[in-house]
Amino acid sequence: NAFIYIYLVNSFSRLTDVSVFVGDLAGTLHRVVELFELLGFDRGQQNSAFIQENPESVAVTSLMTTAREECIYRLQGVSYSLPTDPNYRLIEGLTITINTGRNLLVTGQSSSGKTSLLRVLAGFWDIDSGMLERKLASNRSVYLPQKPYFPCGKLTLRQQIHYPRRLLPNGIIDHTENARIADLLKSLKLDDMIARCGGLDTPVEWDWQETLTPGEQQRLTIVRVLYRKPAIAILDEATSSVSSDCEADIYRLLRANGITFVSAGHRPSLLQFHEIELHLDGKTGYTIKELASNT
Ligand SMILES: Nc1ncnc2c1ncn2[C@@H]1O[C@H](COP(=O)(O)OP(=O)(O)OP(=O)(O)O)[C@@H](O)[C@H]1O
Repeated sequence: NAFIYIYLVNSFSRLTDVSVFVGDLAGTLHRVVELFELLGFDRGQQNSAFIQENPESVAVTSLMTTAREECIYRLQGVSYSLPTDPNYRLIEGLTITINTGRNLLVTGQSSSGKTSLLRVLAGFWDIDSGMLERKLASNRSVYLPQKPYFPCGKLTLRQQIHYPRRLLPNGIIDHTENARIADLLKSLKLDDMIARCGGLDTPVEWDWQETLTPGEQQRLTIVRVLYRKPAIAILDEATSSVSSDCEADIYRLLRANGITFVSAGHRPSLLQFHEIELHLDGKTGYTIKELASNT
């Protein structure tokens, strides 16, 4: 009997060890999937509709553009369908220009296609017809999905903030960034995170996704964006779980850091933080409205 118990204890220990490896593997797998999505997008460019990535070009012809604004996205007569069902048309003939500092809010009923549009802008989904021009390199945009993702596998707070960029466990750490990270966490009332995580560089034992509240997760993903400072942030209901005060802080910080944003959401309070509203009617149609932004 003693032998069986020892054998069982040994087997359970091995199972625990394996679970850590599986956690690591999940994080890596997620990155591989993102790579495939990107490659799939590049393949799609060669057929179907005309998608142009032109990071160098800053030529702007939109009437709404001022001297300081640069065009980030230009869509002309864009139509697209569900990737899984070409007969399920989501948008028909969408024409819109997104310039720096002219932040766009995508609204519409549930299932009207808000998330789908953000996926098209991010380059995850192809278009069927029309022209979609991206005038910035893909590494200058950040996409925050509806449900924040935190890779598991004993990662440190610094690694989570750097995600999806990879910081190797034994890689060189830039400690000159510590103060900046601490400031960003403080600006979103997450300063206690450093103590909770045992510092910026201590591998964390607990599961981020299960331990942090939805609001904490959303604020931490915004810290990622502010840390990375992309030209544009694509935010899919990225503030749905935070208070209205915190939501205002988030949009103020994005603006202060010169990050243009395209958001999708339901809350009427979002209108005040954006310059343009694109309303999807859920039947492939849309309306565009200039908003009186007071931020
Ligand atoms: N990956 C997918 N595969 C198949 N169908 C999808 C996929 N993603 C979205 N859809 C379908 O496309 C339609 C539009 O979905 P989408 O998520 O874009 O709407 P939404 O306006 O963002 O909705 P919500 O406000 O509820 O998040 C829905 O009918 C949805 O079921």
